[in-house]
Amino acid sequence: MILDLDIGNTLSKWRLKDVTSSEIRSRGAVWTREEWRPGADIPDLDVVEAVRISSVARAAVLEETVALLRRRVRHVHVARSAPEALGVVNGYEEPHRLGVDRWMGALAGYQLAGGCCAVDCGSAITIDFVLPGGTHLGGFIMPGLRLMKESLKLGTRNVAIDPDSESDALLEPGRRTADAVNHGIYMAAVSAINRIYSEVCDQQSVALPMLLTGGDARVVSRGVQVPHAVWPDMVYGGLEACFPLTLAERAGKMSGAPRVPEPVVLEKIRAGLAFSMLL
Ligand SMILES: Nc1ncnc2c1ncn2[C@@H]1O[C@H](COP(=O)(O)OP(=O)(O)OP(=O)(O)O)[C@@H](O)[C@H]1O
Ligand SMILES: CC(C)(CO)[C@@H](O)C(=O)NCCC(=O)O
Ligand SMILES: [K+]
Repeated sequence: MILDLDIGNTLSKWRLKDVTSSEIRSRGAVWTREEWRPGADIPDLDVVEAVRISSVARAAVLEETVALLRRRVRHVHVARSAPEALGVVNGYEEPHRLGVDRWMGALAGYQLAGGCCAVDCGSAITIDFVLPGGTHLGGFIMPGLRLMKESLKLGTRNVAIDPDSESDALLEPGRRTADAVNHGIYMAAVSAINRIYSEVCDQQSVALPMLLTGGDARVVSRGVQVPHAVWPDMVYGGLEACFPLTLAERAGKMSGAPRVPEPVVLEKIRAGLAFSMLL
């Protein structure tokens, strides 16, 4: 088995992938704790022959995790942001400072779709752009839905956005605190994503396919007007592309990759942008 680990600020996500069949056998998540340790809530390491890790937690968390895994597993691959990989040139002035989860998402998106807009809705919401040809432009970082809500300190922390609510309902003014907050932060997130996408496509004169991942991807997806696909395993896709271990991976296949969404034509994106600026 291959153990893939995506250590985020809030949650450490894992999945077990069968080396022979390339099938995903199990998955789970544990809190990213100060002292994260494989324990009862993560898979049995005896069946694991290789680990691939993307981590944006504190360096000490990664070091401890790697030290511990190396004692039990023969191959431990740790992803790092690099100036260039798999045809993508990192847009950061200091490439190693780009969050490796963003780098994995950008690489996966590029491998799947060529140029892309990769959006990760986690503790933070990040929006990264890669042009056809592989130039990564850099991106945008904003607080995620949960952080925005917590920062208001209005006691609505545990009143979640109903993931089944119609996005139209979320556009209505809230008539109690929880709704006002939920509708407010939801609008902040989706309108920023819509606008940023249009601005950058306009600047670069290219309509890019958008890919969405992260814990809040499904609910955010409902409000994003730009044609897009949700790809829960996008960060893992970057790990597969960087460290291909199975036959399917060596052939360039990434598990759970969606169909590439067809972007609307640039003229429409520009018309939408011009209209929103008139308002
Ligand atoms: N069980 C859960 N625990 C915490 N957050 C959850 C849970 N289920 C869904 N979420 C949502 O997922 C978001 C966290 O997403 P994700 O797991 O992608 O975060 P993360 O990877 O730790 O964040 P980041 O990559 O920005 O560090 C939160 O904003 C929250 O709204
Ligand atoms: C922005 C987050 C927290 C998103 O998970 C992560 O990618 C990170 O810590 N990045 C480092 C800063 C940067 O990407 O510019
Ligand atoms: K993430």
